[in-house]
Amino acid sequence: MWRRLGFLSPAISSSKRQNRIPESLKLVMLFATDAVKDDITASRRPFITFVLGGPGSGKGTQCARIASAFGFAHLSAGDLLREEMSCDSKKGKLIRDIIMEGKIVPSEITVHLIKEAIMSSSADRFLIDGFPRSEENRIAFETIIGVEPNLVLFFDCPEEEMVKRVLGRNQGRIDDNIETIKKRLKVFEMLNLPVINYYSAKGKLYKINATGTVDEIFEKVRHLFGSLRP
Ligand SMILES: Nc1ncnc2c1ncn2[C@@H]1O[C@H](COP(=O)(O)OP(=O)(O)OP(=O)(O)O)[C@@H](O)[C@H]1O
Ligand SMILES: O=c1ccn([C@@H]2O[C@H](COP(=O)(O)O)[C@@H](O)[C@H]2O)c(=O)[nH]1
Ligand SMILES: [Mg+2]
Repeated sequence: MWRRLGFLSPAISSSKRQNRIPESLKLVMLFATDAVKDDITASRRPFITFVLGGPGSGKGTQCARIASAFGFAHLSAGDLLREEMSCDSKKGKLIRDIIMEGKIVPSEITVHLIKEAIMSSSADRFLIDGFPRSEENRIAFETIIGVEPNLVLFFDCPEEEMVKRVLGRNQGRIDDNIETIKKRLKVFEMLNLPVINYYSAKGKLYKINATGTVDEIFEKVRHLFGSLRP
């Protein structure tokens, strides 16, 4: 029924390089003391699902369905960054430039936004859509927030289909153009597949074939969430 993902084809041989933590992030992690982690975990231990997949694989579409059917709060890392990007600030401009290039925003920025969103919500279960994008993101989340995901979903979709979907999305996103899509696909393979492999090895990954209609895919997702304990 649910195929646990075996090791994916050797993602990228240089993935080890991506584990290097920048000095600025090391400092943030150093100060991620238990007191800070307790912000989130002292009074509750939310159920966290990371939702991964390439650009246009249908993460956002399926998250909206899961959220309404199973009472999850849906936090899209991309949406949080786009909201921050719209601020006329140095940080906003930095995020805009990175998104335009299809690259990954520094972990401390994204983890901070996710942390704020979790803390300001009263939900006890979260879908974190489109994060972590890299091993560095993953390590930063686990260190700063102090929890690991309970479950990781991976929407597996052929590149050709993803490109078709993104180009047809028509939501005015600055990165929905063929040049940026090509870069996002490369970044997905280079940096995101190692994260997927990591959670697969930990037995937390559920791979879903993301071809077919939205309803067909949601049937598979519904089956998984329906089998989880509340
Ligand atoms: N199963 C599907 N079949 C056809 N179109 C789909 C399907 N699922 C989603 N779409 C459409 O494809 C586009 C991309 O979907 P969505 O925004 O959910 O992807 P995403 O994984 O969140 O992408 P991104 O990483 O770029 O945010 C949207 O226009 C959506 O309506
Ligand atoms: O954790 C994240 C999530 C997103 N980004 C940047 O945003 C764009 C768009 O993200 P979507 O999930 O497709 O909405 C992505 O290409 C990255 O540039 C990020 O840096 N970190
Ligand atoms: Mg999305």
